[in-house]
Amino acid sequence: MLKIALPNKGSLSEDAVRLIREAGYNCRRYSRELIVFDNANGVEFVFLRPRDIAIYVSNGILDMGVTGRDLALDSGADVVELMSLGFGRSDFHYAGPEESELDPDRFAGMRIATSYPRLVLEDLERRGVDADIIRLDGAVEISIRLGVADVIADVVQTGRTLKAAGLKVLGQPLLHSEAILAARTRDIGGQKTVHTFLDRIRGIVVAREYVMVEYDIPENMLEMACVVTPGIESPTISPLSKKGWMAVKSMSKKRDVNQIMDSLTKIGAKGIIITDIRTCRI
Ligand SMILES: Nc1ncnc2c1ncn2[C@@H]1O[C@H](COP(=O)(O)OP(=O)(O)OP(=O)(O)O)[C@@H](O)[C@H]1O
Ligand SMILES: O=P(O)(O)OC[C@H]1O[C@H](OP(=O)(O)OP(=O)(O)O)[C@H](O)[C@@H]1O
Ligand SMILES: [Mg+2]
Repeated sequence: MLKIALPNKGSLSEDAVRLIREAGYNCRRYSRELIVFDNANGVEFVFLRPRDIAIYVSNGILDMGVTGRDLALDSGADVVELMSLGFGRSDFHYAGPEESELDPDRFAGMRIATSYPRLVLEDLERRGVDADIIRLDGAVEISIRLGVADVIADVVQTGRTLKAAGLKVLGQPLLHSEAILAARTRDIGGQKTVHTFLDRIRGIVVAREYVMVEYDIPENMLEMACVVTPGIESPTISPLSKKGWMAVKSMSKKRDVNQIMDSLTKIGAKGIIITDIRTCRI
């Protein structure tokens, strides 16, 4: 059986379970079960602390796991990123009091509180800065006000927690993080269940980035329309019963969809319809 680790709690947990379910696997947990078997698909899901997942995967105890890029790097475990999963996006930043003019290159001798000591140590080594790292489990933002640290290094998403604590980011992000699918090596074997799992997950992750764009266009504008919506391979084109008009169907990046609609409208497209894609194989 394929053994897959999923976060048992925290920011990544709900989205990870949603992804796996959308991919057609049964990982429903009743109460606080740590292991859930999906016998029909030959997969065993093991629910672990997200911070520990890369360690189990690197030891070969589990085949793959969903964790955060930041957590995997901080664990020091030897794993590779098979896929980024598009949720749990955050930046890892140094931060200090709003009024401070501190620069990470001049942190020497300071106390830096963080839940990610290895990430910070590696960054300080790169900068050639010798500082004290204070390892805390969470609520790191409060540590400066409580007098435990001079600066912090923590996950920043909206920046609301920093602002509420009267802090601001210092310097550039150390890391852009998101949820990833981690494995011991890129070549994780020829088992059919592995390939099916990867294809299904990729199908959902890619589908979430795209929309289906459909519209009608005068025949003489078709060439221009195909430049606006080139699709993945090429757009599907079919004639309308109304003479001189064509229908076009094409996958497009979700983030571009409003610009695409503006451009299509400008060249005379009618009946533009955008729909979500649930899953795909491309
Ligand atoms: N507010 C956030 N937005 C997006 N991702 C986040 C956020 N906070 C943490 N993460 C990401 O979640 C992962 C950390 O998960 P973990 O469960 O250890 O901590 P947590 O989400 O802070 O949960 P808890 O604090 O309840 O233990 C990391 O990959 C981190 O980048
Ligand atoms: O930029 P924001 O949108 O405010 O999000 C970032 C905050 O979210 C996480 O904290 P969490 O709520 O998990 O608490 P914790 O510090 O105890 O881990 C993270 O550790 C930051 O503190
Ligand atoms: Mg947290």
